[in-house]
Amino acid sequence: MSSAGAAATVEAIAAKESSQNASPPYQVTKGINGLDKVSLRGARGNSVEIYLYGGQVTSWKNEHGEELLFVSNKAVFKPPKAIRGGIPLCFPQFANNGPLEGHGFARNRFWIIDPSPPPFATPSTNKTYVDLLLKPTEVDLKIWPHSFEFRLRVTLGPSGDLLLTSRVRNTSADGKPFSFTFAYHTYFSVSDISEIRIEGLETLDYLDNLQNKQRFTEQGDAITFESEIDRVYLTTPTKIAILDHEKKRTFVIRKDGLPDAGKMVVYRSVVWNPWDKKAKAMADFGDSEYRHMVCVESAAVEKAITLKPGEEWKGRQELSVVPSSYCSGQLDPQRVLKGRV
Ligand SMILES: O=P(O)(O)OC[C@H]1O[C@H](O)[C@H](O)[C@@H](O)[C@@H]1O
Repeated sequence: MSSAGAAATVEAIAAKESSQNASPPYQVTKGINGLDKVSLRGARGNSVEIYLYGGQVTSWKNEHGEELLFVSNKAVFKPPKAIRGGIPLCFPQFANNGPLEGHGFARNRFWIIDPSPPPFATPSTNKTYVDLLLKPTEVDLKIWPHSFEFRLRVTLGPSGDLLLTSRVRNTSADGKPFSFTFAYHTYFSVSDISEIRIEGLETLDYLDNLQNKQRFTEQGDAITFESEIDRVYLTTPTKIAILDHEKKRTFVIRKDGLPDAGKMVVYRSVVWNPWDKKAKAMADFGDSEYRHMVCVESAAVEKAITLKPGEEWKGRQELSVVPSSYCSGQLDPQRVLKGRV
């Protein structure tokens, strides 16, 4: 081997070692009730917190330290209760559409950090992420008899975007496929529910959970809120915007089954606000907190995803915030929906 070749090899080994020894881009500390919490911090001061309990994002802050997600002041950070707020993961069942507990069990199981997950087909240059893993326990296999690996990568983008990528694999040795439904049950923090509007779902058909899942077509040019809402919008666009003109802020939600997934899934959007009566009926939710939240959930529901042994499904949700001046009439929502502003 030439000396130039030897030097290159040593450099490659050193680079590999240094990358292995480099401290991870996240910190693990104790959160509420001593539960393990992972923190990601961006160069501009943006941050994300994830509880290993539920694999649940519970905080996403912008560079000014403002919280962008809603977590109830009455949230119970104690198993087996799921944490009320942030981004619960509904898996392997959404809502009560099946034999399992509401929204499945992933949101009240302990996930682990996966230091060496299988690589992504398209590696990302962004290194501010953490990989979590959920595998079923013996108890889980009794209530849902399917071996799986659920990998969640939480990434904080350079401009503060929050990207969640899920990879669900059927690891069964029994040769049997399984089917599941899924949602990123995202709770957004808003100034006042009566002041916001959602763009991107107009003219679409939805199933109304408050009216026995009857199918309706959305009228009007945006969704506004003046009472309880619990709807599953069908065949929704990949981008949706929540305009909060009080806060002069627009959330942009992008969602898709990754193109290399081999399994494209039509994502639905679930829109939920419990309003006053249901809020009062929930022990882990303040009576008037419904005014300051809205759930817009990227969901694979109504049509389950089926995986044969060895198959994997990927799906992601990307959240970003753009400043808006909707109240002064300057924001063109179509601009938000068509591209980055
Ligand atoms: O109270 P949870 O089990 O967390 O569910 C909260 C809500 O989740 C979804 O948005 C469903 O569409 C609602 O029907 C449900 O009330």
